[in-house]
Amino acid sequence: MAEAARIKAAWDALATHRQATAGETLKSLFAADPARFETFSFRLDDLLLDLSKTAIDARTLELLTDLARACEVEARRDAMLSGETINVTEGRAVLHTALRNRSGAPVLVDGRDVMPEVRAVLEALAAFAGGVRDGSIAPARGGRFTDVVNIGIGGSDLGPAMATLALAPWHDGPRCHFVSNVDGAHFADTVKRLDPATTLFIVASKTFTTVETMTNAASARRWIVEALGDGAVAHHFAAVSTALDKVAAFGIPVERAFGFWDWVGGRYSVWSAVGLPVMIAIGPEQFGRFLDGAHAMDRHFAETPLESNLPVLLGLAGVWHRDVCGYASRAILPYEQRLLRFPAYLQQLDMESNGKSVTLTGEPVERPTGPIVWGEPGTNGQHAFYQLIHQGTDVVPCEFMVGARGHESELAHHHALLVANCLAQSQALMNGRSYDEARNQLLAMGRSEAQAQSLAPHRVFPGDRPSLTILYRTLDPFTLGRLIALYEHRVFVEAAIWNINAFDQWGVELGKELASALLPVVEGAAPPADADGSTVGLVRALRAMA
Ligand SMILES: O=P(O)(O)OC[C@H]1O[C@](O)(CO)[C@@H](O)[C@@H]1O
Repeated sequence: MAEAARIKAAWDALATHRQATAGETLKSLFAADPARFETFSFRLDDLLLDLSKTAIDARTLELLTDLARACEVEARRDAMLSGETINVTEGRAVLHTALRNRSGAPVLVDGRDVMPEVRAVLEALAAFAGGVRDGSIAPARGGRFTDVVNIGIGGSDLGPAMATLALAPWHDGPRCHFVSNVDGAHFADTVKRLDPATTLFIVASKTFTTVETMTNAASARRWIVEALGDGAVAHHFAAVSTALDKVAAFGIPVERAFGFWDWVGGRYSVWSAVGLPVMIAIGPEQFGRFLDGAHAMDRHFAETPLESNLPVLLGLAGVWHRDVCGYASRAILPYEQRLLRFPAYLQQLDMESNGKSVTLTGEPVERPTGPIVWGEPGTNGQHAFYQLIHQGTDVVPCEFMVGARGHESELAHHHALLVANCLAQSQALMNGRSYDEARNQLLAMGRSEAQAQSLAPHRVFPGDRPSLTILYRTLDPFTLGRLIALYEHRVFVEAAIWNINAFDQWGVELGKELASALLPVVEGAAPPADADGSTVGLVRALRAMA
């Protein structure tokens, strides 16, 4: 069968199967197969992905893997891992996996092994991070750095900010802070608690042109110069970028500038020099464990058959929910307070990668692509937006994650409550509560029949709402590495099935261009003659209020 016809046949078969199984519910699937958990939960060592509370059955999985094969997911994966130019709109290879390649094997880009450079940067980072941590790299006026402020945005912020928080129990280096927003409040509120004499800034920007980062970096330089004089800049700044010439022009010495490469996408860059704040926080050795975890997931992704390949299965569940069931969003719900920024991190990873409307060859896509990704840690989310998840009119597939062990052994009861809440939520989503159950409960509470009948509809939970659960032993650097890589490859699998480029981000450009055109207008210049009435009206109103 020709490729397009085979892909269409795979989609059609999925749609037909969905229709044929419309009468089934999660409860009926479990009733028919009490061993469903064993069949539909998949493991990589102590990492477990449970798909049993989705409507996916054995036939669905067969059809989804047929679709993946028709879309050549394996060949596309191999092309990425072997350094082919798969980011076609930017003419680049995609090799974040090389940054955590711990195998010693070469990785070729245009016939050249990139691993020696990767290792050299990693060593330079370790020497610098080690020096900041042990005080041998010192502030201009002596002493030790007590605080590190990372200035970056998007991929140059979210990865290290998320990971530093996630790995708080391993944090034994200087305090780390993150300034991303161009809103001066972010910079001002951060530095007002800091002493310039003991503060190190890391300016992280792949391009070293991003206006937010350059504006914050200029303010940071002023803050240092005003307190410590011009000569302090060389001591109080480091940089991470692919544009080392621009770093030098900013005044940061070459030995404090850490490079990476155009084959590392911003949102895939936490493994590169962009991870420097994480390394300063937890030390080079633990950072190595973080890379080890991601490498373990890379190997699993590269070597495991589709049927038991965790990122593939997570991707297929995503495609099932998005395209076959028609659900427009997915909620990321870590029952792990230290994964507070994980949903935000995944928003960029997923939505900047797969929020696309044209295929790799520029034709309009035929079916929905990346869903809206959102979330918050449990249990906080339960007291905020879970109402809609349980009783709203939209179905939101939920992705729960929780560790078997908390770090605070003296607070074991808290952890037990956390786990119980996580499990209760997916159970409630699946089982729901019928009208009769609600009514009987009200009667048992002593309400009259009339009251029970009028209140029961408000207490009905439709149930049969899908969720998946990811379990791990404990959130350590190795597991965080595995978790992030799991989601990176999931995004890749979905993009391969949708035949879109997950590695460009043209959708962020137009707003940037218009903002630079509007800056002079905001600052007092006349609006251009062709400016729209709303924007002109808003500028006028802002000026009147200022
Ligand atoms: O690291 P840079 O070049 O400053 O870019 C920051 C971010 O801006 C974007 O290009 C667009 O928002 C992201 O992809 C990127 O992570």
